[in-house]
Amino acid sequence: MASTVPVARHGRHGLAPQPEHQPRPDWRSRLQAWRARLVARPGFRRLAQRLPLSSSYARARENDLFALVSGFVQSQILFTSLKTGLIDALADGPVTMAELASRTGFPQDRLDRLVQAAQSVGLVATGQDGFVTLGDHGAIICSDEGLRAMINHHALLYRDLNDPVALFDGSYTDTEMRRLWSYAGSGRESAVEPEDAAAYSALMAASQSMLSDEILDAYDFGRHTSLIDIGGGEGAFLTAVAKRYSGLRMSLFDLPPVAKRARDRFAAHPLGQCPRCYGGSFLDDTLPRGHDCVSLVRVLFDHEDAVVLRLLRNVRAAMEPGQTLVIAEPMAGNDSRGQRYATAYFGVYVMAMGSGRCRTPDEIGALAKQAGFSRFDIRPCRSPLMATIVVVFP
Ligand SMILES: C[S@@+](CC[C@H](N)C(=O)[O-])C[C@H]1O[C@@H](n2cnc3c(N)ncnc32)[C@H](O)[C@@H]1O
Repeated sequence: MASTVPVARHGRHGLAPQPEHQPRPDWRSRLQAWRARLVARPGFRRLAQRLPLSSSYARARENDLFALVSGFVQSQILFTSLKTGLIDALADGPVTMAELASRTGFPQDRLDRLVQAAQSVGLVATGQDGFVTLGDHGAIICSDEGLRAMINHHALLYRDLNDPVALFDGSYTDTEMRRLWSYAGSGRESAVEPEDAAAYSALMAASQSMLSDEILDAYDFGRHTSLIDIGGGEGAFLTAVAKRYSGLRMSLFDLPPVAKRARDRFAAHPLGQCPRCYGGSFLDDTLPRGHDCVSLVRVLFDHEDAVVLRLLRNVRAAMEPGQTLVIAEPMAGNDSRGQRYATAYFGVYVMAMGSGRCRTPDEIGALAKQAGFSRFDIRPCRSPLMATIVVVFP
């Protein structure tokens, strides 16, 4: 029988099939559409800006919108302030503009512009005395190695976002992020060479400084006797765990070149008990058994659902009832500003890697149940931007 499915033009992507029976929006969507029509009216916005009860809310939304429109400029001010050494030059206290000019190599008039821009986003502050100091944002960036490493490596992501539509519609796939994350994408993990592992593992280890406290404050690993960190990188998370729980026996599993880096790290900086480091693929190899806690930190979001299911089934096969799997990574959601930032940033980040998805805690729990686990709990961290925890039980 010939199809009578109606078709509609879909932007630059041409014709797209429409469902035979058009679904109807529910009352929430209709209410949101009504709100959108109201907000779109300049007269309504003017009124909201003038009424005492709504004026501060209206102003905040206006600023939010401008931050969205101009966010890319702010990020580039940040990048330049770090790259040129402006932030580092202020690490030890107030500095004159003349000294900054000699430290950054910028001519005075261009330095004036950079300092003005950096001040506008809270990186630096200029005093009445003409000295420049770190602002609050600048002070945090100056002292946090992980944050600095992340900002510096954004140069790759900026280039991948040069044609954002091509990145979103999937026509641009040969990305710089895909080259950095050499295991990302089905079946590429066996091709990871030591130099590839070094590039991404160093970044991961540096950025643990932002994450491990969040996880350790939200989940008590002290209730366990032994922990294996699967996809544990070069061991930065286990190092943080060992500082809090010196009696916990620990092991790490990662691709062979990464496990070797972990072994070298633990040899150079010994912990109370030296973790055992296993090299292999968490998809294909049998995972070590006998740990009452297994962790997956920033691992699942790198992979498509089918790969995550394979991994979780493999983890489940190595676990017994009574043991616990702790999954921690930035997760998607709409409940807080932090969750929304995490959704946008990590969603686009893994898209540029060419593999993975930023999932909600419930999506992760559902995948775990599909992989044979019996139930899961969600434990929020202080900053959802860094991580949310899903605790899973066999
Ligand atoms: C995003 S990094 C996270 C590292 C660490 N958990 C952290 O949070 O710093 C993902 C890790 O998974 C590892 N990995 C990826 N595919 C793997 C595989 N098939 N088998 C074992 N490890 C793998 C990578 O080598 C990498 O160390």
